[in-house]
Amino acid sequence: MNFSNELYKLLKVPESLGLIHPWIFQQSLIMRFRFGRCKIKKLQEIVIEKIKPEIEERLRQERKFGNNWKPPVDCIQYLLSQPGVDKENPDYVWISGYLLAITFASMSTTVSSTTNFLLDFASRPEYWDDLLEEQEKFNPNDKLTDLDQISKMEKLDSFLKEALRLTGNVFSLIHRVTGSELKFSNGYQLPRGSNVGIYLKNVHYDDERYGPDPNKFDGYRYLGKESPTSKVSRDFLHFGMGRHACPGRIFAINEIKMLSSILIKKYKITTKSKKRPPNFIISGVSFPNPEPLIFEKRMKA
Ligand code: HEM
Repeated sequence: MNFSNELYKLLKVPESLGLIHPWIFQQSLIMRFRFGRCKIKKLQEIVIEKIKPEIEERLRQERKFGNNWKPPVDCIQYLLSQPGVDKENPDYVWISGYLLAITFASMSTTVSSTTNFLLDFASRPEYWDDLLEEQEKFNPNDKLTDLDQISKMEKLDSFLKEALRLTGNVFSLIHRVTGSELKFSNGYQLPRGSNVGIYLKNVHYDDERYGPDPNKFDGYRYLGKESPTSKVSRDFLHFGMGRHACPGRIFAINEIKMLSSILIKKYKITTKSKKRPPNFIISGVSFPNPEPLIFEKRMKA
């Protein structure tokens, strides 16, 4: 999380600079990374210090046992098996950078999605009894080892998807998509090599898709519609779409549902203000409001 926090600090460059020229915005970000007071390099050094002995040991084992060595199945091993990796002299900066990027992609997203879910749940008492009843049915002893049980929590899933729809990023999914110059029917042009992002609000708050009142929170919007949170579609881009859609989403959703189910059963959860505090938007990225959540232990009946 320290890494994610540091990365988000870098984003605090005024977007208006991009209106003067995208290059100025890009350079301001790079300058902060290179010369600003940012701890990312320090964190990367810590990661290298931790992984170096582990990698050295693995390479030693590989040299000693050859094909008889059974390597662990994990991200470090995946990176070591990439073509071009120099096993005599591994590039620790590259490996640690990759691991940090995966950590960033998987942890900060899951934490903020869970917080958004909890803030929505805590401020909407009209759903409490019904969702608690569902958790008691499918999670009777808090031992959620069966993924089938989790997939049966359809109300929880629908509520989670609605929370993510209304609190996700405003602008995201930036890809360099234009292999050649692109001309739209309305005359707009994109030069070759442009970075293109999607204004997600146009999708997630679209009244043709979510009308007549797309801003309204409807926790059971997706119930019975065969539209689970894990399903990527043109209507729901929280996990992206297409070739680069998030490969970790099913894991993340199960994780969020597991945790939420246990918390809903154990605690009465409220926000301090009893309202849904709004998220903060910085450079198009949505951050949950830091207002405290209050957990009161439920008395056993
Ligand atoms: C609620 C949690 C998560 C959210 C909201 C989320 C969201 C996203 C989004 C929006 C993308 C970009 C898709 C695109 O560029 O079109 C993405 C990509 C990715 N995510 Fe996640 N993610 C989550 C959890 C995870 C987890 C737990 C992992 C790994 C265990 C993970 C691994 C990745 C990877 C490796 C990519 C890059 C895929 C590619 O470029 O082909 N994510 N994620």
